[in-house]
Amino acid sequence: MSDLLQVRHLSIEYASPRGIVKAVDDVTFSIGKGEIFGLAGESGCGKSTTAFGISRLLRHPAQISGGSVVLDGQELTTLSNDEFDKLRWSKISIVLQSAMNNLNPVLKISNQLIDAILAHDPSMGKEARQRAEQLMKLVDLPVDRLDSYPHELSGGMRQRVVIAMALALRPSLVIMDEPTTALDVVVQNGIIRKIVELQKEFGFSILFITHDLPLMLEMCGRIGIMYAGKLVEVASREQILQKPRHPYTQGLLNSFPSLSGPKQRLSGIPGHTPDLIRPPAGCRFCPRCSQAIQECQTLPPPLVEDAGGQIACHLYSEEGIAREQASAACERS
Ligand SMILES: Nc1ncnc2c1ncn2[C@@H]1O[C@H](COP(=O)(O)OP(=O)(O)OP(=O)(O)O)[C@@H](O)[C@H]1O
Repeated sequence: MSDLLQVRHLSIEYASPRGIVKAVDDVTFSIGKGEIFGLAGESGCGKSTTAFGISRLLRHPAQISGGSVVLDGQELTTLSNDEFDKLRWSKISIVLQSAMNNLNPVLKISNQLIDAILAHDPSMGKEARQRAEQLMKLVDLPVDRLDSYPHELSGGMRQRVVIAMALALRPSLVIMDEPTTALDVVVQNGIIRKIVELQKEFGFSILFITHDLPLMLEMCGRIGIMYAGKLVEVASREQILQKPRHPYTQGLLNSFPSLSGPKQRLSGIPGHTPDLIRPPAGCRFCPRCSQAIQECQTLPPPLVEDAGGQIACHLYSEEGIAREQASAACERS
């Protein structure tokens, strides 16, 4: 699968009265064409900031302090706002948690969909209304709801409108940041099924962000796990389910009940996420890690690529593996 999106060494900071918040620190990952890639991690680990950085939605006091974002061969971080606006909706679109953040409350749905279509293709004229009707059908909404205002629709219907808008210009990448979190479970299931169906039909890539790890494991082919602004592991769904490597990934999985298999006590992760203004000198997860070794306290582990994906943990460095083997041999003798 060839890459659609390449995020390389992306760093994003917020200036705050207490100091610089290193919200996203040297994050590297890629998303293939037609792939659903998930970004998971505890609240505050930098998932939304990463998504906003990619889609040029960061607002003051946030700024990209380093790295690059390449979409379909084009560097995004150096584009002017006007140049980026030409790509918005047509190449990259975003669905946020609350539909009200995507929709204008004083405009009818028809105007919002038609405006989005005409902004990129003014030549469509009256055909834009037909296109808006097709989009409503695509997300299983009655066409007459085009003439409603956002507040006249249920939360689930509004989120379907936002998905229709996001797909209006057939973008190659759709970022979904907690697209169903505000909805009840039944409505959430319907919308997730629709997203997967549309993705299969049109083949766009998705960067899917959620707190809900079980949902992510159902939807995404590959998953990146973030901790305190760092990407600590990237692996396939199967690998994460069967052999999670990073101690944080293991802890995260143990924090959710499994729907299948025997009942297990949830262990969770003791302690708190670190202050991102003064993060720990070594591995940011070290103070909470039951498997930490000496280097973890002083050396930040680099994110390295290997057969299992990407991992940032001293336990998986060549020295770490050799040391583990040596101490196991010592214990045996
Ligand atoms: N305007 C701001 N000023 C200072 N720090 C901020 C600001 N917005 C976010 N942050 C910090 O940046 C870090 C990353 O936040 P972000 O919202 O990206 O995390 P997240 O993983 O998406 O969290 P959640 O799952 O709760 O949405 C957090 O520590 C947060 O406190």
